Amino acid sequence: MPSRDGPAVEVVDLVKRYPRATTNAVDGLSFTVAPGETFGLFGPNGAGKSTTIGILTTRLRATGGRALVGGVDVSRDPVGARANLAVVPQHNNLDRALTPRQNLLYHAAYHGVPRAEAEERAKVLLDRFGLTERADRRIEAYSGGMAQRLMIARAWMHEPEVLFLDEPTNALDPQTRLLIWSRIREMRERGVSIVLTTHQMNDAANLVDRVGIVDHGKLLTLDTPQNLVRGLAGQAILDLTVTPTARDDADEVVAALRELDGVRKAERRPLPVGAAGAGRGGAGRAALATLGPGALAALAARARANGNASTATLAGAGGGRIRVRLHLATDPAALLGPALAVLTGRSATLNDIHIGEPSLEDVFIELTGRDPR
Ligand SMILES: Nc1ncnc2c1ncn2[C@@H]1O[C@H](COP(=O)(O)OP(=O)(O)OP(=O)(O)O)[C@@H](O)[C@H]1O
Repeated sequence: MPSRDGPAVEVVDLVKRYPRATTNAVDGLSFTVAPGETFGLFGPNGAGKSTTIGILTTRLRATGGRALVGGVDVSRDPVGARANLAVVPQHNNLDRALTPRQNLLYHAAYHGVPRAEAEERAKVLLDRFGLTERADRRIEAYSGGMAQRLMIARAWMHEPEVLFLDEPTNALDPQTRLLIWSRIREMRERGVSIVLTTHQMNDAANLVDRVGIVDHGKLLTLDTPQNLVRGLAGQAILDLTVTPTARDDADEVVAALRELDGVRKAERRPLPVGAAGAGRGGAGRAALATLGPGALAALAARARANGNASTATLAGAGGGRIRVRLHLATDPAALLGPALAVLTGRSATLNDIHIGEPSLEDVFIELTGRDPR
C-alpha cells in the first residue's frame, strides 16, 4: 500500500440533496478512516450510505462539505481520487460484452497496470474467487453470487489504497457470503483501507475496526464494535425460551419477568430457527453460553429448595413457546434463580436459557428503532 500521511478517507460536513428532494439524503456527515482501517457504515434503508459512497467514489457530486480519498478531494480532482480507490457497487455493473477475464484486464488497463502484470493478477484473482473455470465464458451465464465475486476481484486489480464495498454480501447464499468475508479479511490484512456498508452487521462485527451508524443522513454514533456494545445500557442478556400454560398470557409472563430486580428491559423475541427441539440453543452470535437440560434441572432443584415447590417443568414441552429477552443491569447468573422462581410460580415450562451479550445489531436497533423504513 502507498505510504502517505493523513487519513485514507476524510469526510467533513458532507451534504447531498437530490434534485426536487425536500430533505438532505446526506446531512452534515463527518468521519475519517485511518490508513489500513476497516470502517463499517451502517444504517437502515434510505439512511444515506450509498449516497455517501457515491460521492466518495465520484459517481455523485456533493451539495456541500468536503470528501477526500487518499488525500485527494473528490470534487476538485475526481480522476486523481479514482486512482486511489476501487468500488464494488450495490448493483452489477460488469461489462456484459466482455468475458470475466476481459472485465478484469479492461479495468487494469484503465488504471495503467502493465499488461503482463495484469494478466498474472487476473489469473490469481480468478482462482482466489473460484472463477477460473468460467473465466472465458460470457457473463450472462453468471449467477448473482458469481457476479459479486467478479466485481470484488475486479476492484482488486489495480490494488487501490481504499476499497469501497456497498453491501458486498447482499442476497448471497451462505457459502458465497463466507468466501467474500474471508477475501475481504485478506485484503484488510494486506493493509488496504476499507469502507463497507452492510445489513449483515453481526457478520461484519469481527471484521470492522470502527462503525459509524447513520440515519436520515446524520451520524448517530461512531466507535469500535466493542465500545458500542459495551455502551448499551444493560450489559448482559438473558434469553429464556418459555412455554406458558394454556391459561396463562404470554405478555403477562414477560411483564412478571420485567419486574425482577436487575432487569432493565424485557421483550419478546422471535423464536430461533430449530427452537421446536427441546433444549435447543440458538440466540445467534450474541450467545456466550447455553445451559443444557442438566444445568436447568439443577436450577429447578435450587428453586424448589428455596420454597418454590410448584410445577415448573424443564424442556420438552410442545407448542406455545415464546422467547423472552431480559436486558440486565446485573450479573445474569444472579437472575437465573429469581427468573426460574417466577416461571415456577406460573407453572410455566422453561425450555432453554441463553446467557449472552448484546450484539452490534442490538446497538443498531436501540439507536435506529424497530420500525422498517
Ligand atoms: N437518485 C436519487 N434521486 C432522489 N433521491 C434519491 C436518489 N437516490 C437515493 N435517494 C434518496 O436518498 C436517501 C438516501 O438513499 P441511499 O440510497 O443513500 O440510502 P442507503 O442508506 O444506501 O439505503 P439502502 O440500505 O436501502 O441501500 C433516500 O431517502 C433515498 O430515497
